[in-house]
Amino acid sequence: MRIDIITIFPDYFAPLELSLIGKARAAGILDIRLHDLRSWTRDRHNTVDDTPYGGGPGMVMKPQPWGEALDAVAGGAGAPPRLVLPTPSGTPFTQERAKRLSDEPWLVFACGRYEGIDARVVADAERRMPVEELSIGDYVLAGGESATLVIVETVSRLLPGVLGNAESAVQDSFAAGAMEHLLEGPVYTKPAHWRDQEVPPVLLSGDHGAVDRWRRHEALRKTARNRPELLRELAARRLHELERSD
Ligand SMILES: O=C(OCc1ccccc1)c1cn[nH]c1
Repeated sequence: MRIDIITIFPDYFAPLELSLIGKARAAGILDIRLHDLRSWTRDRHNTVDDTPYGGGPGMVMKPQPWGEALDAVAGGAGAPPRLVLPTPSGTPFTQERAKRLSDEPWLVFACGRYEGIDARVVADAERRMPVEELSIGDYVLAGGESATLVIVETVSRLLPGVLGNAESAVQDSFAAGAMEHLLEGPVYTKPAHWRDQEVPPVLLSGDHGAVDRWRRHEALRKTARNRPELLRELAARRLHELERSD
C-alpha cells in the first residue's frame, strides 16, 4: 500500500519510522511519503491560512496550496488514490472502515488545521478521486495529524505481513466471530502469582471449553459495564438472525 500524507508538520510523523510500521516500510509492504503543504505556497511567508468569509473566530486553510498539493501528489496518470480527510465533522472511523481502507492500493491523507480547509478543496478533489471525511471521535484536535497517525496505524496493522503472528489481529475486540462487537476481557501472563493476586484458575486448567466460556462471560461483563449500547445492538442482531431463521 502507498500512503501519502500532506501536512504543515511533517516531523509529526516521525513515529511512522518506528516499530511495526517502520519494519513494514523497510520490507516494502508500506510506501509512506510525507509532503509539506508549504511547498505549494507562493508567497514569501508560505501562508496556508486566512480569515473565514462570513466572519467568525479562527482561520481557514486556503484552497490554492491544497489544490496544487493534491494535483502534484494525487494527480498522476493511472487509478486515482482515495483521499482521507480527518475532521470532527467526518463519518465515524471504525474497525470495519479500517478493514475496507486496508484493501485500497493508495491512500492520501490531508491533515487539516485551524477551523478546517476551504470546502472547495474537497469539492474539487471529488471530481477526480473518492474522498472520505473521517472522524476518530467526538472531540476537537488542533489538527488532523494525530488522527492520521491513528488511522494509518489501525489500517497498516491489518495488512498481510505487518503484524508478526505474535500480535495476531484476529483477537481484536471488534473482530468478527463469536466475540464480535464485545470488548476484550482481562488478559494474564506469567507469573501465576503476583503481589498477592492469582491468575483465574480456569485459565490454568487446560480446559479450553471452560476457558472460552469464561472469556465470553468476562467480555460480556466488560461490555455491559463500559459499552452497554453495544449489547443492545448485539441483542438486536441476534434477534434479527433468529427471526430470519424462523
Ligand atoms: O480534530 C480532528 O481533526 C483535526 C481537524 C481537522 C479540521 C478542522 C479541525 C480539526 C478530529 C477529531 N476527531 N476526528 C478528527
